[in-house]
Amino acid sequence: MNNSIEIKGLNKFYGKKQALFDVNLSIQQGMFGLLGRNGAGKTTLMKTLATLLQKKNGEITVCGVPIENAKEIRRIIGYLPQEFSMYPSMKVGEAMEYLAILSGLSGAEREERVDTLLKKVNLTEHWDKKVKALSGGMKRRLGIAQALLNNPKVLIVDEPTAGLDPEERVRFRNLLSEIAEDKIVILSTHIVGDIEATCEDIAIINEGRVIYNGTVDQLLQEAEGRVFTMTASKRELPELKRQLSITSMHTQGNKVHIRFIAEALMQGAKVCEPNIEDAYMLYLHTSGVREILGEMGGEW
Ligand SMILES: Nc1ncnc2c1ncn2[C@@H]1O[C@H](COP(=O)(O)OP(=O)(O)OP(=O)(O)O)[C@@H](O)[C@H]1O
Repeated sequence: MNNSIEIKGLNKFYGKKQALFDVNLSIQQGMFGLLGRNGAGKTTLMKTLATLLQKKNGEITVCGVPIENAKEIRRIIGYLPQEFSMYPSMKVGEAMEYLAILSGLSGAEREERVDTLLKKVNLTEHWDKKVKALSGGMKRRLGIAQALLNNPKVLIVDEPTAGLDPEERVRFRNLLSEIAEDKIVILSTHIVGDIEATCEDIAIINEGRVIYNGTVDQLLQEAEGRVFTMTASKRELPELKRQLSITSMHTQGNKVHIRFIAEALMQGAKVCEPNIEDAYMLYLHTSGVREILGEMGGEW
C-alpha cells in the first residue's frame, strides 16, 4: 500500500453546475495546503476525498485504495469538516469515549486511545468540561482528536483556523505539523498565512480548477521580479487602483504606500521581495489572463 493520494481527471457537478474541472493532483506524506477563495471548490474536493460526495468521473486512489471502496477509505481517512460540532452537552472525555465506541474501539484500547489523543491535542485537563464551554480553538483541537480516533493515514481539515485568535491559530498549526510527521495532512484554507507557516507543497484552486501545484518556494520564485512598491499621493490612488493589481497598501498622511504586481518595472516603483500573498495574487491574476487569452485563442 503506497502512501500517497492520486487524483486524475476529477470532475464534479452539483446538478448542472460544475464545481471541479479536470483536477489532477498527487499528494504525498506531510502537510499539503489547498488554497483558494470562498467558493473555489476546496470543500467539494475535501468531501469527495472523504467519500461524502460522489465524483462525476476521474480516478482517485488513497494509499492505493480506489475511492469507490468507501468503507476502506473511511478507515484510512480522518476528516474534520468546516462546520464541526459534536455533542455540546457532553463532557469532553465522554464525547470522545462515545465516538470511540462508535468507531469500534473496545475496552482498554479505547481508554488508552482517548487518553493519548486528548493529551496530543492538549485537552487532558479539560476532560470534565462540557463541549459547549470550550473556546473555538479547543473545539477545533477536539475535532482533530475525534478525526484521529481510528489512527488514519490521512487527515483532512477544512478551513480549521477561521475565527481563531492568533495564539490559537499558531497552536493549531503546530499541532497539524506534528501530526503530518507520519501522515498525509491536507489543510484547506483561504488564509494565506496558514499555508506559508506550515506547508511545503500546495495547490491553488480557483473556480474549480487547480491553477498551481508545487512548492511554496517555487511559487515565490515565480513571483520574483514581478512585485513592486511605490509611494504616491492619495489623490492618485483611484487611478492606480484601476491600473494596477494592488496586493496591499497603507496610508500615511497625504501619502499612500502601495505594493502591487506587474509584468515590468514602472516609473517611480521599486522591485521588492515577494511574499506568498503576492505570489498567490499573481497566480489568481495571471490565471484570469490565461483564461481570457485562451478564449481569444491567443498564446500564453
Ligand atoms: N450543495 C451544493 N449545491 C450546489 N452548488 C454547490 C453546493 N455546494 C457547493 N456548491 C457550489 O460549488 C462551488 C464550490 O463550492 P465549495 O464549497 O467547494 O467551495 P470552497 O472553496 O470550499 O468555499 P468555502 O470556503 O466558501 O466553503 C461554489 O460555487 C458553490 O456555490
